[in-house]
Amino acid sequence: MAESILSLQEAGVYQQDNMILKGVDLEVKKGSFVYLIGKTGSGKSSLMKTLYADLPLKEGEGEIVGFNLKTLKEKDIPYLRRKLGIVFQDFKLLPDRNVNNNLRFVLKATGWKDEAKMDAQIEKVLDKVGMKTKGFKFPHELSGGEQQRIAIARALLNDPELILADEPTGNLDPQTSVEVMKVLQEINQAGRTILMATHDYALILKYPAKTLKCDGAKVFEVVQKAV
Ligand SMILES: Nc1ncnc2c1ncn2[C@@H]1O[C@H](COP(=O)(O)OP(=O)(O)OP(=O)(O)O)[C@@H](O)[C@H]1O
Repeated sequence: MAESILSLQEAGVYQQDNMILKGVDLEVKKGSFVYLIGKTGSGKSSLMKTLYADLPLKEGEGEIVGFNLKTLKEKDIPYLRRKLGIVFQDFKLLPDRNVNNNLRFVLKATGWKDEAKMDAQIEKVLDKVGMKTKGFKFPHELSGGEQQRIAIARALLNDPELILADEPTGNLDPQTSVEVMKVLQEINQAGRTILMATHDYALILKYPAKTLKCDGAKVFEVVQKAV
């Protein structure tokens, strides 16, 4: 049986003192692709934030890529984040520098020093998302789908074991969403684990996978109906 890469037991998710989700039990196995669905405001982003330690785990137990979320210290957060690839709905590329320098900025911030190794890694991740020729473009010169591919490339820079994608297709049209989804599927098939929050039921039907739902302050697995 595959090893677990993420597990929560009886976890509480809080925004300040407000309880958003309670009694969360979930497990994500290494190499799997898992969706997180739920209405606006149901707590998907808050759960994701708890997983990358933007919100503290105040209640219950949690382990992610070998880190204990309950006992995690502030100083350990950068090390946890290096083992995660995080992708957001709004890309979050730095507008004042080109793609190569967006990626170089992250490498430097995470301790890379050798210029040749950085160049090679940048080329490798851009190639993975089909954007090898776009390194000299500035974010505003790229379409939304292209910007999201770059954001995915950025998430791959430190060879993360687990990718947390929070509505990565939320700002994209249906066709571009499918293209970005294909990139995520390829990354998953190459062995990385992906947890993706989404509103996009068309994508779930097209690419079925284990699906967790946030509803009524709880998280539970839903069984997809065959169509
Ligand atoms: N920074 C914050 N401070 C206080 N409350 C917050 C904060 N961010 C979100 N919330 C509250 O937490 C609840 C869950 O929000 P969250 O963003 O996790 O939902 P979501 O399922 O990701 O929604 P969406 O699909 O719209 O992104 C909402 O009631 C929201 O008002």
